[in-house]
Amino acid sequence: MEAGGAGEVDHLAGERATAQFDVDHMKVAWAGSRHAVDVADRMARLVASDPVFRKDNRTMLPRKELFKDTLRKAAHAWKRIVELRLTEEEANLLRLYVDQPGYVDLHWGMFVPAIKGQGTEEQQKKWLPLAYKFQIIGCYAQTELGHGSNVQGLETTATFDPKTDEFVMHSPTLTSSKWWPGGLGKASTHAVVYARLITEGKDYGIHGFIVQLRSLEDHSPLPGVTLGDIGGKFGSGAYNSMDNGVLRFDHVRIPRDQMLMRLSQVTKEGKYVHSNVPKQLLYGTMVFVRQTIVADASKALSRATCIAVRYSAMRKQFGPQTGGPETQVLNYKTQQSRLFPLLASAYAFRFVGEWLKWLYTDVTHKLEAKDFSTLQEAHACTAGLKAVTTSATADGIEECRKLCGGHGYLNSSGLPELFATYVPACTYEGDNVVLLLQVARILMKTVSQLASGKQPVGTMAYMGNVQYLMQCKCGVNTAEDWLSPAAIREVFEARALRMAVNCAQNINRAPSQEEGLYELSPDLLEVAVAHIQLIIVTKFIEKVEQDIPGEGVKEQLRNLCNVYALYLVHKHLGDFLSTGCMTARQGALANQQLGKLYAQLRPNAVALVDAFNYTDHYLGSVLGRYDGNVYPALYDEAWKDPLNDSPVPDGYREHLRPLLKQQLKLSRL
Ligand SMILES: CC(C)(COP(=O)(O)OP(=O)(O)OC[C@H]1O[C@@H](n2cnc3c(N)ncnc32)[C@H](O)[C@@H]1OP(=O)(O)O)[C@@H](O)C(=O)NCCC(=O)NCCSC(=O)CCCCCCCCCCCCCCC(=O)O
Ligand SMILES: Cc1cc2nc3c(=O)[nH]c(=O)nc-3n(C[C@H](O)[C@H](O)[C@H](O)COP(=O)(O)OP(=O)(O)OC[C@H]3O[C@@H](n4cnc5c(N)ncnc54)[C@H](O)[C@@H]3O)c2cc1C
Repeated sequence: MEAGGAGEVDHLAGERATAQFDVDHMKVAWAGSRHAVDVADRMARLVASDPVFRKDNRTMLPRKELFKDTLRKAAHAWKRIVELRLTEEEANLLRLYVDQPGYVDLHWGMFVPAIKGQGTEEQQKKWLPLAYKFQIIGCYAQTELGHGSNVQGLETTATFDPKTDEFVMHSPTLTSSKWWPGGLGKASTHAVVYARLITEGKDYGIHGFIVQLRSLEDHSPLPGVTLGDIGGKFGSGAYNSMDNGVLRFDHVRIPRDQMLMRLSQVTKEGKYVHSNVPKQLLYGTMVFVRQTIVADASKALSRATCIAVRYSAMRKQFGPQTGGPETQVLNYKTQQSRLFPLLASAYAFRFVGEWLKWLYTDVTHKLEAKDFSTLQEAHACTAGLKAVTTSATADGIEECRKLCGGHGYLNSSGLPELFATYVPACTYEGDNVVLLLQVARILMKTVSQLASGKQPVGTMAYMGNVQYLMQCKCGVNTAEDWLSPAAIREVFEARALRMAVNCAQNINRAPSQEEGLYELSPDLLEVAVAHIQLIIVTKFIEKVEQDIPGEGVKEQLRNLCNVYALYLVHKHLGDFLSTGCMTARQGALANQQLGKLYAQLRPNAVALVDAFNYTDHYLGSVLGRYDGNVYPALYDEAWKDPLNDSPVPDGYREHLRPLLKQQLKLSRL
């Protein structure tokens, strides 16, 4: 836990003393409210103090033991949730701090939302209470061996049989085997299965069905159902706690009322009826989950930066030529220029995640009132932000590992496992490239409609300012001018719009729209990234413009916001220059200002990661310890490795001894 207990020494106390802001209030700004800080704190401590939730040995467990440990933790967490009568908010946080991927993530994260979003009221009344009490365990079975990104290409069939009023679920080919769903392999009793609906001889495309997979008596697969785990995954510990699974159906029958019928129905006679709603609502669960993944990006990146900042503050290498104490590696400008943009990104993703949650809630209310006008905006924002934040977070965690030097490569640093667990977020819930291409297509459509005078709305409203943004010139003359939110916003808007318009013009020159989209897809990706970065920067600026209590808190957030924006200017300078949004000199001034901002951030760095309020248990890193007492912890940790159980290793007699004896004989010749 945190420092301050009897006998504990805070090795980072000096760092904490230089903070120029009220850390307690920053915790509130980060968490969203005082209430959110208090609940999170209580749940984190509850988990950290419970021996069942220990995870320091996780990377050393063989897969079967790791999976059993996951089952044990999930069951224990549920027991605590029931015993303590935790609220939904508390229960979610408790699960977060248990920090071990498992079937419960998919049960609560996808199975329940799929039924809520696509089930009729009657279906919700039947299935949700069972799911809420864990009388059934569910997963989300969409992806197949042959198709994941292309949802319309799925092959599993659900053929309606009016004679028995049932659907027949079938996997006609090997490639139609469901492949990847988390929780499917060993834990789930039920799944929401996506399959092609066939009735009256006609294929109506992909629909969702609730299917029981395992017996509720003895957990064995039901007749006609083949089930298993798909095998070990990247990294030790990490994602191997999850039973990602394979599923095949051999003509398995389910009652008609297990088709999720909110959006479309099949009557007893086999007639297909589609409600008067956009068919994309079928993708609603994915939109919901993408939104939660953006919020999770800030959690993962803040963990990694917390570890790297604290360790960099205690780690010393080299010293001044004149002698004297060695330098904290955090004082090296190179360390700051690699680490501080990641710290700023963690805050940026936190606030854009908060905004995205608001947008999702707003869109949901509109959909309930049969207003579908914001569906495209919700799709573009969730898909694009999911792609940009997860890619940056995965890269950022790996950078933090390198920032911790050799010790970052040890499992006990927590960073290898964090990376291995996090990196599939770039793939699941939509491959990031596929999602960015979705955003780019919407941007191209918006550009093509500008000529007709159609005003873009929401996050694309800036595109309506086309006359100005296509020719404006950045007014920055000094490094300080880059501190103006208006100047930053304008160059990001101009860059995004000009890239989109250039790309649209190039597509129009192609023999066909389809060919143009295909040939220019690498450029389209960059167009989408520029647009999404604009959203993140804008939402950060808007956050800083709000009333934020606490001494110095607003100033620090403004600093972080400027770091995030100017770092992007520096990183993507090619875009800004080639679109003529700014000059090379202005680019150099941005970089100069960035250096100054890093210097201002330096004395606050440790306090800024303290504001995440993570326990040592949740961080799971000897390098990121709150007290900074890293070396004894690293030393102790090494001795816990099973390889150190005996001074002479297993295998010595068979493989080392004969070798050494042979060398001895040879040397005596
Ligand atoms: C969008 C697609 C790529 C393509 O869709 P289509 O084939 O329909 O074609 P179009 O591109 O032409 O689109 C038509 C039309 O629809 C619009 N559209 C598309 N999508 C949406 C949408 N979502 N909402 C609204 N509108 C949409 C599009 O703009 C077009 O409009 P116009 O006609 O006007 O132009 C689609 O195929 C697709 O989405 N593919 C991606 C597939 C995917 O995402 N699969 C996810 C599978 S589930 C999964 O991966 C689970 C991951 C688990 C995440 C859990 C997180 C919580 C817990 C975290 C920790 C534990 C993690 C555990 C994970 C585990 O192990 O499982
Ligand atoms: C850890 C993990 C957990 C998962 N959990 C679940 C789950 O619970 N339920 C579930 O249903 N699924 C799950 N999945 C599956 C996941 O949703 C898919 O893997 C994901 O949607 C990507 O699809 P794919 O594997 O078919 O990749 P592919 O589409 O085969 O991607 C391969 C490559 O092709 C590229 N590519 C594909 N299409 C295009 C295109 N149109 N244009 C340009 N490039 C393209 C991609 O960018 C990528 O580089 C999980 C996956 C993982 C890794």
